[in-house]
This record gives sequence, C-alpha cells and structure tokens, in this order.
Amino acid sequence: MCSGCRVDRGQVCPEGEDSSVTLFREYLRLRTVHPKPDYDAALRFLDRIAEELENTYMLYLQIVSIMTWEGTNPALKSILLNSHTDVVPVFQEQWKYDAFSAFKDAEGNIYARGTQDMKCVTIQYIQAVRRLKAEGRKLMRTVHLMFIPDEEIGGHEGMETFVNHPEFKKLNIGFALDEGLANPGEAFTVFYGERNPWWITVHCPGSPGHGSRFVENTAAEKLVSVINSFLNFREKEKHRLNTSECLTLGDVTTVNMTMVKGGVAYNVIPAEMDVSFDLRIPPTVNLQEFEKQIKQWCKEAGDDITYEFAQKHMNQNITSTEENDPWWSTFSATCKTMNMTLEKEIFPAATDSRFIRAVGIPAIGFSPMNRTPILLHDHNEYLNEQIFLKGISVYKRLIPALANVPPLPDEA
Ligand SMILES: CSCC[C@H](NC=O)C(=O)O
Ligand SMILES: [Zn+2]
Ligand SMILES: [Zn+2]
Repeated sequence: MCSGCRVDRGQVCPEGEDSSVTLFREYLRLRTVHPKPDYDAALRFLDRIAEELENTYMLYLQIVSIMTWEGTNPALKSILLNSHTDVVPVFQEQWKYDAFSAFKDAEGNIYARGTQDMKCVTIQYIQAVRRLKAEGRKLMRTVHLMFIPDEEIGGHEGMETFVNHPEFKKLNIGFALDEGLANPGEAFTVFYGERNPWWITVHCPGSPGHGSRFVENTAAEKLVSVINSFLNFREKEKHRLNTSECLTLGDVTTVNMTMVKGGVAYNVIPAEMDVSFDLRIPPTVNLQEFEKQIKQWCKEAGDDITYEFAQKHMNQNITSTEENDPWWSTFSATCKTMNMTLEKEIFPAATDSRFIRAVGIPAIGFSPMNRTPILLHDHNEYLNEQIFLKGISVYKRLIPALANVPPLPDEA
C-alpha cells in the first residue's frame, strides 16, 4: 500500500510508517524542479488524490488544479488552501542524500527539495481534508485546494495570471491560507504581508576610449557611484535591523547587488556598464519616495544614467490581524486552543500571497513547522516526520474553524 498509500488516518504502511508520511515522500520524489518541472507528474498525482477524496476536480489553463469540497452553504465566501507545486533547483553535490529520494534518517528527518517549501503543506491540507471527510464532517463554507505552478519563478504563468481569470473570481474566495516559513523555536510564524520585490538594472553609459588614457565621464565611475549609493543604504538598513529588538527581516529594506555587466577587452573603456539589484521593500515604505531616492542616486552618479525594472510590485495590501477581524480571530483563537504561540511577521521574500492580497482577498502565510531550522532553497532541506504529522492535526482544526466562520455582514 505504500506506493499508492490510499490508507487513511492512523493506518500504518508495512514498514511501520504513517500513511501520510508515505504519501508526502511519494510527492517529494516527483521532480517538479526548475528549470524543467515535471508538472505532468504532479497533475497525475493530484488527479489520483482528487479521486480518492471524491472532490470536484478542475484544471484551468492546463496547469492550475483545484479540488473543491463544497460547503453546506455554497453561497458564502469560500476558503482557499493554496500551495505551489514547483520547487527550486538543487546543488546535488552539496546534499547528504539525493534531493529527490526523500530519504528518512533514524531521527525521522526527511530530506528532499520541497520538504519545507512547500510540498509539506500540500500534503498536510490533503490529509487534513481526507480525515475530516472520513469522519463525515460537513463544513458550512466551500473549501478549495489550489495547486499552482511557477511560484518560484515569479508566478507570471501561475497565480499572477490566474487571479485575473474569470474562473478565479467564480471561486468567491473570502480568505486564503498560503505558505510561510519554519520557526526554529517553539512558536509558529505567521505572515500577514510581504515585502515588495523590486528587481532593477541601472544602465551607466560613458565615453569609450583607449585603456591607456584618463578618459572623462566613464561608465565605470558612474557604476561605482551607483553601487556605493545602493550599498551604503544597504548598510544603514542592516544596522537598523541588527540594533533593534523588535524588527525582523520583513521590516527593513534589503538591497543586494546580484549582477554586473560590461566591458569587452582590457584596453577598451566600455561605452556602458550595468548593475542589477534585488530590493525587498516593506509595506510601510512610501514607494514613490523610495523611487525618488533611486532617481537621486542615479542623478548624482552622472549624466544619462537610466534604469529599468524586471519586477516592480507596488501593491502594499496587508491582511488584518486585528482581534475584531473574523478570519484572523478565528485563525488565532483556533491556534490558541492548540496551545500554539504565534509570531506575526512580514514575509521577507515573495510568495503567491502577494497576488491574492492584491485582488483584495485576505491571506495568511503559514507553514506549521516549529522546532525546525529555516532551510527553504538551502542544501539539505529537511522536515521531521513528527512535525509534519503535527501539521496535519493543526489544519484539521483550522480548516473547519475557518470554513464555519458565520456569515459576514456583507454575506447576509
Ligand atoms: C519576485 S518573483 C520571485 C519570487 C521568489 N519566491 C520565492 O522564493 C522570491 O525571490 O522571493
Ligand atoms: Zn514556496
Ligand atoms: Zn521557494
């Protein structure tokens, strides 16, 4: 039964492994890894699950799959359980085990790309729903499990497109859960907003000439000035983070110089040099003012400098974590009944939640992994099977609580 793992809660596979863990390991072995993710394998896997769960299963744009568990009052806004199916590449030589073998060591640590980001959450949603259905539970609101590609490469052909698709609107989503991060301590981290990613390339043109001369107005001098301005700001933000007790990474702006381009030969002064930065800007920063600052740095560096963005997210919607917010109060009260401590933060990187929040839907980023080092995108990404299993019980409480939030004033 291990390979198919159609067994349910509490049932144990022949080798004594919980069937949910076996299913998780099976999913981890699918190579949905960039740059050529095997999405077909994921779709076949999900197709089978949908059949097992007897959920309505739809495929949109050939890639986004949605399993729907209809509520007893389907006119009410629904709950979205979102997860992406892709994972980032690995440097296999740096791993202790094959990154797609889902090796489990004696402590129950499962090693594979995607154990934390975010194949764990996908299977936890599925198994929680499976258990609830097996118990004959009926929920008031409809629950949609959405499995989406391309999150790791910016979501252009995934969530960014899908949120504007008429089929997305038809889902009538009131509240969404999406991915978060592990927490090495006892607490669980929850994310109510994200920093905006800005990927910028600054073009520094200059006078060319022979490498033996003191040519005026060179591209390199401008480049150095631009780099210094960005990196001085980086130092300030780093200092602000390191000297404040209450700030987390999501509360400051990070700047990283990630690419430089230019030059053709040792003795030819180039006519242009380019530099690219990855900026992540907290939702509290005035983005117009921030761009003015960038313009100023470019102006100070010399004439004719231009810049362009490869990513420039402007939406700064955050999700309410006020006690009077029905979604948040339900989420946090349910966690409290399980004695979970929550730490509220701004997500430092970008997830598909930014597209969900941008269309006005509240979303919480949450991956139930405490006592776990943050290893997403890292070598030897792993998750302990007990932590993974605990997460299923967490969702088994959260999903009905959220799906039973009484009709809101605008739904009456
Ligand atoms: C700006 S699109 C890139 C999205 C990517 N997400 C996860 O790592 C990130 O770099 O944050
Ligand atoms: Zn992710
Ligand atoms: Zn990721």
